Amino acid sequence: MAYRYNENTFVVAIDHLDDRGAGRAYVPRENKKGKIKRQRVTIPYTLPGETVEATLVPPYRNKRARVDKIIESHPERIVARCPHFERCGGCSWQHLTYDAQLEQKTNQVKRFLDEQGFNPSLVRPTMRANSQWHYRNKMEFTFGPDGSLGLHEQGNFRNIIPLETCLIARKEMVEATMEVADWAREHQLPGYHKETHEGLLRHLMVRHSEATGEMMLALFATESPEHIPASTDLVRRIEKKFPQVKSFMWLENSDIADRAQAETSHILLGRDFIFDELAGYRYRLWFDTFFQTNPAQAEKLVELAIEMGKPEKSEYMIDLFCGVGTFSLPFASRVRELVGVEIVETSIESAKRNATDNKITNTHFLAKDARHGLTEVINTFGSPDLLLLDPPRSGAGGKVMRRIARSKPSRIVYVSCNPQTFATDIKELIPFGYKLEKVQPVDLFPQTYHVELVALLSRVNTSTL
Ligand SMILES: C[S@@+](CC[C@H](N)C(=O)[O-])C[C@H]1O[C@@H](n2cnc3c(N)ncnc32)[C@H](O)[C@@H]1O
Repeated sequence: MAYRYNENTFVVAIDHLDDRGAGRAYVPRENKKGKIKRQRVTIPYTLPGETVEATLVPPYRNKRARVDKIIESHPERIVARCPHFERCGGCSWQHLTYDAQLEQKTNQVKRFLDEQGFNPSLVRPTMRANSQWHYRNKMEFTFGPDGSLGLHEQGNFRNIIPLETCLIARKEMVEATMEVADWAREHQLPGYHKETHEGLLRHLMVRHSEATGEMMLALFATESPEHIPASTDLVRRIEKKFPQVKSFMWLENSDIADRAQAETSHILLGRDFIFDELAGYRYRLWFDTFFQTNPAQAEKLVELAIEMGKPEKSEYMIDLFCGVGTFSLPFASRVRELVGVEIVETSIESAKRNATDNKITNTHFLAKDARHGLTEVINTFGSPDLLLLDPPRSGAGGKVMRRIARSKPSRIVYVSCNPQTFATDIKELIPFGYKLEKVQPVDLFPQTYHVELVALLSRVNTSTL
């Protein structure tokens, strides 16, 4: 039963979770003509079936509310572990048991497929992660104008919450971050101010390899370390306390855009990359290289993709959106020839080097956007027997999907980190005679609403187009 105390405060039952894992409710509201309408309101950190008292927060046009009181709670609600919960916004499902998180993720994938006319019963239960905490191998933290180092505040992005802990990052990454934070505080170094564009320290990226134990630190600052005498103390501290740091970079960035990018790079310690391994293959990772952030679960993704795609030694395949070759290398060992396409040139350089390092000689890599790259590859190498794609969250888009379909691979393996764009993308394949065979969600991001999946589509109607 939903009712309003006044214009902004109401009691309401949560209907479902929205695309970002927040509670959605419908609150009655009288319009100017005196008619009662249902107003859709987002109430973060609530769960379906709960009854809550909530108050709308400004700006009111966003129709977002905060919970004042939980009147009836979800049976799977638990107390969140992290002191930053609700402020940092990173792990917005910590208040839900792990089993219930998995169930919600499976339902999310089913819902998006159902909306596009696919049979939701094709979706298998989400594969659980053995490590539900401290699984992330890469984190990026930001300096506030006062020099404190931490996380952006949810809903107030300019505010930085000084880091006390992070329960999804590897512990040694948090310890190294705290060391950098202590150094900045002790030397009273100013953080970058986004409005005045003054200050020195901007971001800290920390990366860790579970397989090799190597760590990378990348500090983004507006000036060269040569102008900052305190930088020698930082190097000394990191060298002494974190011998596993095999790459410590100081990256100059004076651009007003708030991105972790570099104009000039300086190696403070070691080399400019670290080694990592996944599914038995070795990779070099630079500070800007995309690499799977949950290595244990990413191995499952690779295994699943191979199991579904069933690559054969006689076949030629395309890996679209190939990155540094996470799927390319294991697949290349199982096919005659593989071509990878990826828009970021440094990732393609890295993919080539990774293939060489792993003694793989049947790959070609092309630095091009997926649409044009695919045409070029098909013109050069012909139509593939098998195609794998792993696009960013925005999906591949209709043009790329239709181009894939016209190249007529007998199987398409789609790896997705966004079930919504996945469902709209694969719909494009249906008129070309493809059938959705299997969908396996995998939990790469425990404590968050994000879900990854691997799916198989087969060309069953060869008479079409
Ligand atoms: C989800 S990542 C997957 C990378 C790789 N498969 C892996 O697992 O490491 C998506 C990749 O698509 C690339 N990308 C983004 N937009 C692209 C485009 N329009 N054309 C080609 N590649 C693109 C990104 O640089 C990124 O490497």
